[in-house]
Amino acid sequence: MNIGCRDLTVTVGGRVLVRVPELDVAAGETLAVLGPNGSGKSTLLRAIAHLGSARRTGTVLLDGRPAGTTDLRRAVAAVLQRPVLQRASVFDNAAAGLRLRGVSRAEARRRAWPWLAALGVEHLAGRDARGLSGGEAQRVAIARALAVAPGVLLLDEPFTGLDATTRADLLADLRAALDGQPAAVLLVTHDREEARALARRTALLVGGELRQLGTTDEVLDAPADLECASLLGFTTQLPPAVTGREATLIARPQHCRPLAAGEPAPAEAVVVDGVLRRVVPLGGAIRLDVEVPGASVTSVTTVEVDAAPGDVVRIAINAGDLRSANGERLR
Ligand SMILES: Nc1ncnc2c1ncn2[C@@H]1O[C@H](COP(=O)(O)OP(=O)(O)OP(=O)(O)O)[C@@H](O)[C@H]1O
Repeated sequence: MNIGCRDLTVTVGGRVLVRVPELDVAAGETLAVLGPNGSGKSTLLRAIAHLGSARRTGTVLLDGRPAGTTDLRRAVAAVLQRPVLQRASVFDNAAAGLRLRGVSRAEARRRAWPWLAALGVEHLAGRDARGLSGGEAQRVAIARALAVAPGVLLLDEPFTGLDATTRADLLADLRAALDGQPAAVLLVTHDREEARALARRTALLVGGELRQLGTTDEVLDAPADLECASLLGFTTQLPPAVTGREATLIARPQHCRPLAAGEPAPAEAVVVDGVLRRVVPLGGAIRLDVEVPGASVTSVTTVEVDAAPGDVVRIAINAGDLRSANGERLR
């Protein structure tokens, strides 16, 4: 099933929280809605599902036709940041979405079982769901959502609060579970790596507005303007006055490498001189904040740095790791 919206706005107390002229997710596609905290991601997701009490205008489309709340209840399954599970066994929780849709208990359990297995929690089937860890509970919530074979699956920051290993495992299992699914999937996340791992296309939401929409690689690697660039992790921004180039150049911190004393500038690299202001050990890497008048320069490096705050350092960025800004447009 395809889902989309046209001229969708959400307003609370006269303040527009989200304004999206057009957004479509095809059957079998995962679209990430990426944005910083408070950019309106959850509000957009809820508005698309007709959830919540905020004032909405505009149209939600299912398979190209305007959909009402009842159509959306039937078509949509959602997994929210903190899973809400019933006081019942894991098995019955996984079957709960099907039960709500009128499926008998035995049939609901039969259909839910493969999803408990796919999410790696079948061994917990007999347990009381309220005693589960956060990661286990999230797996059960995802199994519950997938068991109904939804036309549309909404995932709102499903990895929130999970430790790094649990998150990586769940990410891989979710990826496998979604492969070949006919559902249109909308994934809300503030994490670029989650978007890269799960979504072929990404929409960047800033201040309730869609600022970029394209393949995930395009959006993450070619920001539309300097504000998007900052939000997407291009923390080094070098205006023409600093480099002598025509456009502002941007780079990610891991591509900004401090040169050792006397080390020649690599061919085709842009090199800037600045005063080292701060050195922050990150455990395995070091972050360097470098003051270059009129520019911002941050380096995250694994090479040994023998400079101290106050020293002049030279930062090299390979040409292939730079993006350029023509006015506000980057390419
Ligand atoms: N019911 C509401 N009443 C008033 N303001 C609201 C309401 N719901 C959301 N907001 C505001 O709308 C903005 C967007 O909130 P939303 O939760 O959609 O952002 P988000 O991008 O999902 O953020 P996060 O990543 O922190 O979860 C925030 O400024 C929030 O305070």
